[in-house]
Amino acid sequence: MSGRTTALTPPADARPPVRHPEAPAPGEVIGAHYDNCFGCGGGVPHGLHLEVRAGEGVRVTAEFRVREAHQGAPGLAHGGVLATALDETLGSLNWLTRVIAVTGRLETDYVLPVPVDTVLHLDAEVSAVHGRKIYCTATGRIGGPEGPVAVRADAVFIEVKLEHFVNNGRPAEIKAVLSDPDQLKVVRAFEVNP
Ligand SMILES: CCCCCCCCCCCC(=O)SCCNC(=O)CCNC(=O)[C@H](O)C(C)(C)COP(=O)(O)OP(=O)(O)OC[C@H]1O[C@@H](n2cnc3c(N)ncnc32)[C@H](O)[C@@H]1OP(=O)(O)O
Repeated sequence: MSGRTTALTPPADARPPVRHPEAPAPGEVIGAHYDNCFGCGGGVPHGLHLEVRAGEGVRVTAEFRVREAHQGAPGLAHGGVLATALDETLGSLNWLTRVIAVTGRLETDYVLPVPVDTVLHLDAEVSAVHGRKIYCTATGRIGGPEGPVAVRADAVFIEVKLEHFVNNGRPAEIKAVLSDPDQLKVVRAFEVNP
């Protein structure tokens, strides 16, 4: 038995992911999608401040330095924070497909404890797409991109329209985003490249 649930296994007729022709070039830093995002935003003092780079194909890499604010056990990263790092890295794959998708299911394996000050080297890729479902995986390694795996995740993201955020987000933040030219650039990247 593989240990993976059916919901995380692409069906037989799933197709390979397609990299959008205007995806950021391999090596290019993918900026924060929202300044107040706990995963990538620069405006959240105790956030993860994840820096994500586009990779080849439909793949991204990211680095996350575990800080004191991220502890669970003394001197060790909180498991929920590590899941957030995996989730955010997986969410950044949106920028390579130019499809907006949100986490539907995220299954995380914790393999090694991760001490404060560790730089976690994350790597995520889309494995398959079936309708609105995007199947993807991520790993976080300690010490370097080839270091030992500390955490890994399998996930299904579900494609949504921009209305998902407009209709469900708190009105004050939605209004602020829609009146911010930098944020609108992010939104338009998806609107003009459906
Ligand atoms: C401007 C840029 C900003 C871009 C901003 C990007 C931010 C990224 C941030 C990091 C990522 C996050 O944390 S995102 C935040 C955390 N996630 C969320 O808040 C999502 C909350 N959940 C929802 O809103 C909803 O449940 C959805 C949208 C996921 C699905 O609802 P729906 O749209 O009604 O879809 P539904 O018809 O039920 O299902 C469609 C298909 O998906 C499958 N499906 C649905 N849910 C699941 C699931 N949990 N696990 C597996 N599969 C699922 C169904 O079986 C179906 O397959 P079939 O029958 O077609 O085969």
